[in-house]
Amino acid sequence: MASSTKRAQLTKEERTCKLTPLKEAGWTLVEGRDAIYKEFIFTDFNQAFGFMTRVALKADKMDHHPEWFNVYNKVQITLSTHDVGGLSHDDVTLANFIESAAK
Ligand SMILES: C[C@H](O)[C@H](O)[C@H]1CNC2=NC(N)=NC(=O)C2=N1
Repeated sequence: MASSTKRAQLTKEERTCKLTPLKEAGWTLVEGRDAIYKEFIFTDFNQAFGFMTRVALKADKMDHHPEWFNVYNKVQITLSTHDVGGLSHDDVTLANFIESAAK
């Protein structure tokens, strides 16, 4: 079933091929849970909030929402799939979108 595949936890092989490019882009594995994290710094709040708005619209379309924290020009993002208790394809898709939205 497509929906259960989508929410399935990443396999070992998928972790290697899907997470490696994200780690190279600055994402790190969170200690103590199956999640990824990255901090983004923008020039000011306007840039940071514009970025957050683009991510929010995509996240809601995907029904897959980030855990995030913003102060002024800083946005800290943690991604994990609560429904499966760990990383899924949705986290990879959203992380890749976030990378393009931050540019
Ligand atoms: C009911 C709703 O579809 C689910 O709770 C969605 C909403 N957004 C979500 N976001 C994230 N990050 N993980 C989820 O498992 C998740 N599930």
